[in-house]
Amino acid sequence: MNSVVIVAAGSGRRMNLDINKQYIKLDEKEMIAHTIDVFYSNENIDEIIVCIREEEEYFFEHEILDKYDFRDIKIAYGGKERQDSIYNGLKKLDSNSDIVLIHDGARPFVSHAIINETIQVAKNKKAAVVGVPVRDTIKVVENGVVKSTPSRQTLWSAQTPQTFDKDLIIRAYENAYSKNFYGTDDSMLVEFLGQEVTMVLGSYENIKITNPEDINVAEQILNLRKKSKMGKRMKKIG
Ligand SMILES: Nc1ccn([C@@H]2O[C@H](COP(=O)(O)OP(=O)(O)OP(=O)(O)O)[C@@H](O)[C@H]2O)c(=O)n1
Ligand SMILES: C[C@](O)(CO)[C@H](O)COP(=O)(O)O
Repeated sequence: MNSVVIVAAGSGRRMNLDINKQYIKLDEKEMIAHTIDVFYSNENIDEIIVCIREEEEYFFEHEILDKYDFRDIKIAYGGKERQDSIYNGLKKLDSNSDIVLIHDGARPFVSHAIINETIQVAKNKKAAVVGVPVRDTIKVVENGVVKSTPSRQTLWSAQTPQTFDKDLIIRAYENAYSKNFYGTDDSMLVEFLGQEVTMVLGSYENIKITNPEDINVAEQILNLRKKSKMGKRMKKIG
C-alpha cells in the first residue's frame, strides 16, 4: 500500500500575505487543492494524509475537502517545523502502508510520472529523492567572501516527493528526534541514519511556491498546460 503525507501546515511567511499560502488561488483553485488533486487522481496512491494548521481545520474541511469532493483524506495537525508536521503525519499511517511519499503542499506541479517513478525506486532501493541538476554555478560564501566553488556536476536541487520504505522513514524520524537532529528535507534524516538515498530526476516545473514572484511563474505554468491541452484536443478534432 502506497501512502502520501502532504504538508500544508506552514505559514507562508516569505509570501508576505495574511493567509497561509496553501490557500492562494492559482487559476481559481487553491494551491493545496491542485496538489491534492494530483495524488488523488494517481492510481498508485492508496492513502492520503494532509498535515494542516489546527486553526485552519474548519476551512480546510469545507473549502477544500468538501468543495472538491476529496474523500477519505486523513488530517494530521502541523508542528512547529516542517519536520514536526511530517512526523505527526507519519503517526497516522495505515498499518498496511509499505511505501510513504512525503510531498510539499506548496509544490502543485508534480507530475504522475515523477510520483510513479519514485514509488518504483523506493520499492527497489528503499529511499528516493526527486531533484534536478542545478543550473547556476554555486558559491560557498562566508561573511560576503567566496570561499569555494563546488563542482556543479555533483550538485542537485532537492524537490519532493521524497519516497521511502515505511519502516526506514519511521526509523529515520525516530533516530533524528532521539538525537535532536533537524533537517531541511526528509532525505537528510535517512542520510543521517547512514542509509543510501537514490536521486530521481524531477522537473524544473516542480517548483516550490515560496516567494511572491513564484505566483507569476505558477500562472505561466498553468497557462502553458492549458494551451497544450487545447492543442491536443484540436489535433484530435482535426
Ligand atoms: N511547520 C511547518 C512548516 C512548513 N510546512 C509545509 O512544508 C512545505 C514547505 O515549506 P515552506 O515552503 O517553507 O512553507 P512555509 O513554511 O509555509 O513558508 P515560509 O517558510 O515562507 O513561512 C509547505 O508546504 C509548508 O506548508 C508544514 O507543514 N509545517
Ligand atoms: C523539502 C524541500 O522542499 C526540498 O527542497 C525544502 O527543503 C523545504 O524547505 P523549506 O525550508 O521548508 O522551504
